[in-house]
Amino acid sequence: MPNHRSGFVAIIGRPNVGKSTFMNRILGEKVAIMSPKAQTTRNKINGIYTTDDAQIVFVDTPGIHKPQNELDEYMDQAALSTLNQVDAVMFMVAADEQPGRGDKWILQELEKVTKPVFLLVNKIDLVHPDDLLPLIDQYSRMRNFDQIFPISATEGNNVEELLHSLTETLPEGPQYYPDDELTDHPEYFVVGELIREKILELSHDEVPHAVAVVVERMKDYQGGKLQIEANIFVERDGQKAIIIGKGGSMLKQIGIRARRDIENLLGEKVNLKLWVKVQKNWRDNNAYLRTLGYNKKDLR
Ligand SMILES: Nc1nc2c(ncn2[C@@H]2O[C@H](COP(=O)(O)OP(=O)(O)OP(=O)(O)O)[C@@H](O)[C@H]2O)c(=O)[nH]1
Repeated sequence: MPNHRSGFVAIIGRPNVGKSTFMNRILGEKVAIMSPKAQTTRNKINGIYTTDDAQIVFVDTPGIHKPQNELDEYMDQAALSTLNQVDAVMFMVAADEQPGRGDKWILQELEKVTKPVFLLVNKIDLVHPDDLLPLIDQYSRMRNFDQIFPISATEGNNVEELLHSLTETLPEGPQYYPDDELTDHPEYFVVGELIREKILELSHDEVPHAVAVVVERMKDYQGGKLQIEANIFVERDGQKAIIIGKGGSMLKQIGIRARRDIENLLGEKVNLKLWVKVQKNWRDNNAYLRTLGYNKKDLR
């Protein structure tokens, strides 16, 4: 069996090129629009595409627009740093439009990106093939794209092939989010963040910010309490020992504090179960997750 792959992918492009339509197509009924109330980072998860052997987490990159003022410029810095921390960038353009100033500006920003950048030429159903090649040619001269896919988000042309290639470019990694429950529970992400926050608070920086929390289950009730199960991923046995603490004391404290916040967030009683797992080198495999911790303050 091939190894499981996973990663974070940014979709960028001018307004109206079809980014939302594309997301809806690949997520099908599993549209997982994430709009957590207490979002702790500015990186929004747009949707999560999960198969048996891969998981692609699509993220929004805020501030990809021309800076109008100092604050915008700051946001653009943040967006740009996000672009370098995802595993791949999808730059979407529309087949029925010529490259404009907006595209050029985005491409200029993309020059600093070292991760694979795909060109997605969307809406090919609107143009004659004879017109498509010259357009692709124009874009290819503007950047050496890792891959180019002419697609139609509404008709579905070439979308499967794109997902296949995209999966192959992603690093090996675990499934970060549960298969299908995400749609009904946008809180998964926030709950994970709350747990992570308590770990960092209580471990006094003995555990790197790269600790990842994955909420596995959050739907069953026992004795009127919502049962939440989450995995805490660390890289080394030593970190695991710190988080668990003497006789489990640290993990217990993390659980108590996190539960309090989660109950406030969800407005109901919760039973929280936590496991600590060692996953060697996952940080190297996924720079984006790392920034959920590292750059949180910078991005706020
Ligand atoms: N013919 C055709 N129309 C498309 C295709 N993809 C998107 N559209 C249409 O293009 C318009 C814009 O699509 P959106 O998905 O809203 O574009 P967007 O990039 O998400 O736009 P913003 O949210 O403004 O950034 C809609 O009317 C879509 O129906 C396509 O492949 N073919």
